[in-house]
Amino acid sequence: MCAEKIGWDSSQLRKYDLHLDEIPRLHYEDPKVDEFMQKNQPVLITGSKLVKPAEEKWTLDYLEKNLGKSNHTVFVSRNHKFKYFDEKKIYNKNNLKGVEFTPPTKRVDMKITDFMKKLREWKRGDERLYLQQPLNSTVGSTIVEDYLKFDWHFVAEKKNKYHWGELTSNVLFISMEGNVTPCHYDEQQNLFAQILGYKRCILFAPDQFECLYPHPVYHPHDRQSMVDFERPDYTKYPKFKNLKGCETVVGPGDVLYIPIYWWHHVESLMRGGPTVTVNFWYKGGPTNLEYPLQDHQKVSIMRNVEKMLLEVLQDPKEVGPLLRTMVLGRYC
Ligand SMILES: CC[C@@H](CC(=O)C(=O)O)C(=O)O
Ligand SMILES: [Zn+2]
Repeated sequence: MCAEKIGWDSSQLRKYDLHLDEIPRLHYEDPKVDEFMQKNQPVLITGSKLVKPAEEKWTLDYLEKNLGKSNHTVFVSRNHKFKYFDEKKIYNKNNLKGVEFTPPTKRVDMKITDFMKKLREWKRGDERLYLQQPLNSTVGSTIVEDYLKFDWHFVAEKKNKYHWGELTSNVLFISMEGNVTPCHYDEQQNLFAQILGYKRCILFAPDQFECLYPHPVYHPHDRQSMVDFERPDYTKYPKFKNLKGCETVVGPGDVLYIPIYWWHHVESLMRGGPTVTVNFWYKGGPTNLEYPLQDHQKVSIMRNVEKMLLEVLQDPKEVGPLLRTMVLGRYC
């Protein structure tokens, strides 16, 4: 990646033992953008006006002044990682035995003024913060005005062309430099619009499932990889060494298409200052079953098998033995 003209350098990237190709960077008017999106493949789209009003105005001061007086969702971590967890699965009364879980981060409600103060006063060793707030009625009218001036024609054209479902949310992310969102997948199509600062996005196709060892579906870390990219345990996760992926660094005005079920690891560049992103999450839309099935459809099938087995077996410890009995010597 040639970086000199875009204000960052490779010393700001965390080091991993990964084989990564470059995600194609194409101007939004280039017809090849659609060739990638049609095939559910990632592409970095440059030059669009999707979030132009935000790109022009959303400095940290502007956001502090205009994000509104309500509380916003902020995650707090003792280190630079913000591994997502599903609170509902921790307290799931569906008598799932033995789910021992200590959340790696805390979710707190915080006023934007308190958040920004902590950001300004942060020093090495302090807890890190990551604001992750859906753009909804809690934000101030000025931000709403900017939001309404996003290029909704651009996203509507993509939604309709690829038969996506409804827009479920736009989440505003305000990250400290160096924060990492570890590798996970979402069950939504995602247009990831960068507004301030630079983020490295490392993506892996759904067929890399067996190299990324996701937590079981019942686990609060469902959809998240169990592998620590910084210290991979190759004994526990031997196929991690075969992992193949692609990456890009998104900067202000860039829009990264993260296809549904594609794994992604996201990091705000070290020493790059705070970053601001807005994503556009869309439901996947109708699935026409053509054979052979696509890899992301197989992931969805595996998820449903896990859910069904947990429903009937109740005890997560019984799922593995039953699957082994069913498969070993018979299907492999
Ligand atoms: C959840 C935070 C992450 C973005 C992401 O995972 C997504 O938009 O799906 C990031 O930017 O750190
Ligand atoms: Zn995600």
